[in-house]
Amino acid sequence: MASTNYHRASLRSERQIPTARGSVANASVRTKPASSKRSVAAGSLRASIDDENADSGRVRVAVRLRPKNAEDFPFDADFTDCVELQPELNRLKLRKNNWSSESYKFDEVFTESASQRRVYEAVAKPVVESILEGYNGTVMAYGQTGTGKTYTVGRLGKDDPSERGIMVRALEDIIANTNSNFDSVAVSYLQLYLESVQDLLAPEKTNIPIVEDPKTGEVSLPGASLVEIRDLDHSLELLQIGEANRYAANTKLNTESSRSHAILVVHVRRSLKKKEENDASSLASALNGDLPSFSMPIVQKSKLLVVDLAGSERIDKSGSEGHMLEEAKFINLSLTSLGKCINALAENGPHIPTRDSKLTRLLRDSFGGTARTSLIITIGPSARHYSETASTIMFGQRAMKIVNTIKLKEEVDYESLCRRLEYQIDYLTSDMDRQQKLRDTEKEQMEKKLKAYEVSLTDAEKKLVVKSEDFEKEKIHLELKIKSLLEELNTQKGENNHLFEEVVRLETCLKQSKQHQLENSTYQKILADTTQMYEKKITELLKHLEDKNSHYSTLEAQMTEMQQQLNDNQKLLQIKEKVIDELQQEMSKLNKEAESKIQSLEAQKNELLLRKESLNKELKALQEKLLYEEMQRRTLEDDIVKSKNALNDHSTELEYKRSHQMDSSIRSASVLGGALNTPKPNKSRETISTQRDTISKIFEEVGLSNIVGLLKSEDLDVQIHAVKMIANLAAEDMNQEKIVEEGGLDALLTLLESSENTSIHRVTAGALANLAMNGLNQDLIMSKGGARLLAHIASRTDDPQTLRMVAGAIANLCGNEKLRMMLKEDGGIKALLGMVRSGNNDVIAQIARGMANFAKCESRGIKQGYKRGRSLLIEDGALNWMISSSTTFSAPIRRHIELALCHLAQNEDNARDFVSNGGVKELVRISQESSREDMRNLASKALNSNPTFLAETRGV
Ligand SMILES: Nc1ncnc2c1ncn2[C@@H]1O[C@H](COP(=O)(O)OP(=O)(O)OP(=O)(O)O)[C@@H](O)[C@H]1O
Repeated sequence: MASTNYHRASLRSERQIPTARGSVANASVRTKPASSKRSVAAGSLRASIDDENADSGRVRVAVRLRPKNAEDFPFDADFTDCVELQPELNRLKLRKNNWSSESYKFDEVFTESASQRRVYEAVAKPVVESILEGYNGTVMAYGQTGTGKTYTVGRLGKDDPSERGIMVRALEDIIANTNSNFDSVAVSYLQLYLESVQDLLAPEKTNIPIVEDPKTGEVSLPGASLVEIRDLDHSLELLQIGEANRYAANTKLNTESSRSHAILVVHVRRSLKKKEENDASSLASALNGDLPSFSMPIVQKSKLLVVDLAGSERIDKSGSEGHMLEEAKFINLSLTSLGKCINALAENGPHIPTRDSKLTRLLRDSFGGTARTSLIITIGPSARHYSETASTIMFGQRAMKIVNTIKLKEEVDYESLCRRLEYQIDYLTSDMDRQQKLRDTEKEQMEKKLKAYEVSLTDAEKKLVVKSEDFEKEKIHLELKIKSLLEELNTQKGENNHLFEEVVRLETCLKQSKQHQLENSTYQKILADTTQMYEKKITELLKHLEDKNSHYSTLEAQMTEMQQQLNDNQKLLQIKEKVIDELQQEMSKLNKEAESKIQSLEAQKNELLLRKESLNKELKALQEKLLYEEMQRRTLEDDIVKSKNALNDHSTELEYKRSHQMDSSIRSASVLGGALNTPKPNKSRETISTQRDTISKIFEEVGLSNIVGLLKSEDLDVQIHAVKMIANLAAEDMNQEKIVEEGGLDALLTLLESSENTSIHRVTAGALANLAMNGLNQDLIMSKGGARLLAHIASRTDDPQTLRMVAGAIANLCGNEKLRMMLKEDGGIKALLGMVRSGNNDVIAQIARGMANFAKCESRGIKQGYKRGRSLLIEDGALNWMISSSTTFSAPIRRHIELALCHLAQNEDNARDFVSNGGVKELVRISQESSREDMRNLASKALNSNPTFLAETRGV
């Protein structure tokens, strides 16, 4: 019922939002859906027929007229044909008699001479194009026996390829337009006869169950063989095997092919790369230019159904109107209910009975669903079959009114995404290492260069010092030389002055001599000689003076030259100092550059580390998601197995009933065979063992530590699912120790303490309740503060499911004698009593169970002599509630309360409380009215042995 409602809901929304895609049978694929930017690969298929309708999701219907055959001629000689085709108008005239006819319009009308190729291209090719673009599609042939359905759909054309029917041509197109490196094409080939699905590729498989995904409504046949196709020859081979098996099976069942439906299912899976837009955009932007650009691995899964229906005359025209319904159902329930569904859909009826037959369940996506559907109806020309032909035409007319909502089926390929992220991380890590190496080499080179600069600077400085010292020495030397030259010059000058003075003195003497000459002739000769002598001496002196002067000029020239040299040296020194300055400046610049480069490299390194960290986080989240999906898949598989069992039960039951109803002729033709004697399976036992198998399989394959790890996931759905898994596992004794060892108990308690989510509280309390069934775990739960946490949750929520789990967990802890005091101190008893406020019977049943457990432990303690004093339950105020409620609730709750009261009554120290709360009357009632003998005995024992009670009863 639920899935039918789901179907209805989708039907409504489909009608409100018809798609904008190109039409099916009668249109090219010029119009693409707004969401899909892809087109079919090069050499893609193109239908050549005009696009006259915009209602692209409508079921397209074509009609094909079979040529007259030998059978028709002898009978029809005196009659005109009952149909007249007007292909140019896409119309068909149905002639009832010579004076009355009706005209009907179809999406395509094929005359007797229409070729198989043209029929394929107009009817099936647009559907095949859609399949290649990721949409589901159906091509179906409907018509009276012998009108050419199998000829149109299933003909293999082994000897003449032009004779090939839709199945072969569709496979041919799909294979030619997919790439075997990325895509896969697989087929199942089935036959449906009397509500039994048989595998035509493995005929021993019969009664194959049809499974519907409760979430997506997707229909599948997990029991059928699914064979991956390698090439066209392989697909022809498979179709041939299917055809042979169909023939053999029908012969064995003593039936005709026209009474069974043949269904070819082609599954196409295409891998696409889609640029990331939302979630992964951060990742894409995080990758630097060196990385290949990031794209999302997407898989498109589509499914083509090619259906060769049974002969339609079997359902009679009444199939859709209700006459002779029982008979029609009996012969072929499937066609009857297909007719009803088509009617309801065409008339926008309030209920679409898709669940009435296996055929309609298989085709639920094809009519009123999300698939692109093309129907070809086949008719014969003979007037003898007027009523069958009219019925077929009306079927086609009604189907034309159905509008589907075509939907693209894409999903993210998480496994390959994960692989790619791991690759990205490897790439980034190696890139980081490479950059680090590059940085190290650069740094090394810089340091070497710096060292070389320092060495050359030190050399230059040393050389400068040596040069400066040489220069200083030379300077001192030159200065000394100049000084000595100056001194020599001065001496020379003094000498020259002295010679001058001598010359002047001699000239004076000469003048005096000349005067004396005049006075004294004697002295004339001497004078002449003396004069000569003096003249000679003077000449010599003058010459000497000249020599001295020239030496002096030489010295001066030498001095000028040395001065010049000194100036040159000073200039050289200045140039060298400038060079040293420049070198020092360059060196500090290089130092700065090296520092900034090292800083930027450090920043890059940090950035890369951050990126790696964020990628690792994302990878972890994805791995968690993968794990979560794996677990969901397993749960789904479990659901499928359960559904299968339920279906098997159901079909066995049905077959059983049917076998008793069938008359003898039908019984002989029945396909049920041995199933008639099949005993009813024990459903609950099988289901439980399957469930256990599934859980232990998940346990082994996923690993407990991984499941425990998921309790810390940031994704709430994952957390809830993980807690549920652990709760399921904890229900098995053998798993409990492992769960505690892997830290499951600690993680559950932490989750209960930290989470604010009600669902988490509920499922975690459930898991703890399961763990608390074991004595060792009870100690651990108490010592880790579990009772306090459970009491806290009990005080915060009014959700009956959560309270039931919490009460159940505490009730289990109540059964441990050693923990009674601790349980009271941690508020466990008060929490139990507090939950009474919920008024929910399930919660109260757990509370009563807990109190009975507690009271039983106390009474055992008294019997063994280590317990004294008033009951802790009574101290916390439970007695009053028990006495006032013992007759209020249903029998199981009452029994727990009565048990608790009987055990409390065994303790003398509780007697006063019983008396003051009116409990003695209640004990008397239990001793007389309780349904259980042990309880009656316990109550009587307390009443007869306790003096306080004896006194009270005497008073009563
Ligand atoms: N368009 C056609 N051209 C030539 N021959 C045809 C055509 N359609 C059908 N036939 C012939 O008519 C006969 C009956 O056709 P076919 O078996 O395909 O009918 P059917 O509707 O599938 O019958 P059934 O419901 O019994 O399976 C076959 O011999 C087939 O070759």
